[in-house]
Amino acid sequence: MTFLTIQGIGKRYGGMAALDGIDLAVPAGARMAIVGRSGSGKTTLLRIVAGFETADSGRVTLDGQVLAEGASAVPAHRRGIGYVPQDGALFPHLSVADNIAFGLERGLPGRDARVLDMMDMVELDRRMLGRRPHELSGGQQQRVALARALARQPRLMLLDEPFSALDTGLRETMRKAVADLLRAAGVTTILVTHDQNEALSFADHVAVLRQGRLAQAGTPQELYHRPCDRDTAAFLGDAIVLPAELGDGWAACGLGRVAADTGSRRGRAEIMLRPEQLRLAPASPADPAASPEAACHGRVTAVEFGGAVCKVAVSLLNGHAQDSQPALTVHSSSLDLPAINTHVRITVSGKAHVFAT
Ligand SMILES: Nc1ncnc2c1ncn2[C@@H]1O[C@H](COP(=O)(O)OP(=O)(O)OP(=O)(O)O)[C@@H](O)[C@H]1O
Repeated sequence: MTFLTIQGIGKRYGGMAALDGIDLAVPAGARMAIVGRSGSGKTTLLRIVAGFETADSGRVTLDGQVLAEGASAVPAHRRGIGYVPQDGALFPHLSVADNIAFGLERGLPGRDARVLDMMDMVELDRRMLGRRPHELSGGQQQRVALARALARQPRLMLLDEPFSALDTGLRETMRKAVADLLRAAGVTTILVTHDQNEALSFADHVAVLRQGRLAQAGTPQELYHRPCDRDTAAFLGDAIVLPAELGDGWAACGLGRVAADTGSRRGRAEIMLRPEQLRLAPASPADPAASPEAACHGRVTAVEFGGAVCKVAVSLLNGHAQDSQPALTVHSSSLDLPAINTHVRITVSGKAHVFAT
């Protein structure tokens, strides 16, 4: 069931369209990530839903209640929406405890206990209760802001890059803790991020904004494996995009003939593979040419050590290579990284995705 509906939202600043005809449906209990490059309109959309910004056109409906349409709008504080902005926006003159309790009625039974629960949830040391925001690190301030929004038990939670000031380990722990907590509480959530890994791991729905327009929306799997175009593919991770000639269930490309989701399309098209679909094995230049079925030979031109996942650039050697084809990037474990100039055989697993246009 759709909980939040965004219909035809448009917003201009001067002559520039920050948002242009955005339609989005967020199911009840979903965790949606809105991703896009800097300036694509993510924060503006979140602020319109929260009620801090007025759209020029369109409608926002939450749980059947129209929150904004034309000039009429439910004020932000009456929307039952939690909002954690990029900078946390804590009240500087209030202690951590008072920041978290802000918005909870004075005299509410269990108010102090709720503050402590929230501190534990965001893994803040209870000894920080009396501190002011300027006595906290950026990451600690963000956690207080998160605790403050959660304490009010919102029906919709809007998170604008809430994990950006945290270091990698804490970021993952917090992301998982917040996702678990929101799931358990059944709170529908929208997370704005420009970190594709965060979007793909946190969310069950992802929407990609580009220059104020919705480029694509779907599950993380759909967007990662079946992006609508090259830009979306590249935004959600490394992508190998090759020109190809399509047949029935296959594509002839620089890597030979690979299985592909061709549907009824035939002829020339662009296909995409994710680097983890390619495998490298040592080979000798004297080996017979690879079969045209998804295998070919190449030479390693660069190796980038990256810890768990390393990147290996390979230039194709067999007759399939296109002149304009840059080196392919393949993911490899750090345990069997090939050396530069090594001759390798490349095999493809899974199907290539065919771009619609
Ligand atoms: N109050 C404002 N006045 C004028 N222009 C604005 C205002 N707020 C946002 N914009 C412009 O609208 C566009 C979208 O901004 P927005 O902050 O929504 O992008 P974003 O995707 O959240 O970017 P980032 O990832 O950098 O935070 C940008 O070009 C921005 O400069």
